Amino acid sequence: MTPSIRPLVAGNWKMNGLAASAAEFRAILAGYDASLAGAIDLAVFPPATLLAAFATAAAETGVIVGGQDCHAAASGAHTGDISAEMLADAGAGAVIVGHSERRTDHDETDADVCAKALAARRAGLIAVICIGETLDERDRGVTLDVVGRQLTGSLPVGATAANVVVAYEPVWAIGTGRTPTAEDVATVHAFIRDRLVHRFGAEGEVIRILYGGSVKPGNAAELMAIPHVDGALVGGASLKAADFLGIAGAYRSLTAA
Ligand SMILES: O=C[C@H](O)COP(=O)(O)O
Repeated sequence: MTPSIRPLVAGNWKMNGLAASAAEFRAILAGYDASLAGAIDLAVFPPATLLAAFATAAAETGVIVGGQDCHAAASGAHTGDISAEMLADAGAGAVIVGHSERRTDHDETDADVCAKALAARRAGLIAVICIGETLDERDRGVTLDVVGRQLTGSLPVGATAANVVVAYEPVWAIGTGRTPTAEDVATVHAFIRDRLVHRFGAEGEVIRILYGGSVKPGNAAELMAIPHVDGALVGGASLKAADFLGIAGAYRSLTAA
């Protein structure tokens, strides 16, 4: 973690969740209120079908509800897409852009991701911008090249800690139960911090850098202890309130230490 940065633990529900999942979300809200509010920030990114209901439930709790993607345009003939303005109108405070599943499934480029991050800013949303290398890229020893290229291409000019969060997610660690070593995470996060400071100056010192990829209650404390790991982007473990709150609790404990 970075001592001066308030951690953010974010749950990406991906294409999971029905109306009945509201009970699980309410348990997350109750857990945050009981022991986490004031120490860390918490965000949940449900599927678009649940966004408005979750945002209503989260009103006044401090928990951020966000979208999982947005179109770069504010409106128009783009069947099936959702604009950042629509997300904000539904109560979102943030949006994930450039998740590796979007980059792979929808051929999104760094330029696409950058345009979406700008759209998020236009709509007053925090953009959680995802970057990370594939297993092949890792094995070829080009992780930092890939991450550096994605950072340059995906982050918009004028990024600040208020409008951008970077999420480093090694693609091979997502949903696999595998995580990089603490040394590997430290190397990549330090590299990202250097690049952020080089490009954005003092603001780059305080832009949050999350780690994502098989974060669980059992490994959260070790990950959080790594310099420049300012929180987590959690997939599978965010679907269960107990697991998600367990991860957030590990971050809260370190903050209190
Ligand atoms: O957005 C979240 C990540 O893709 C991590 O997913 P995971 O925690 O299921 O590995």
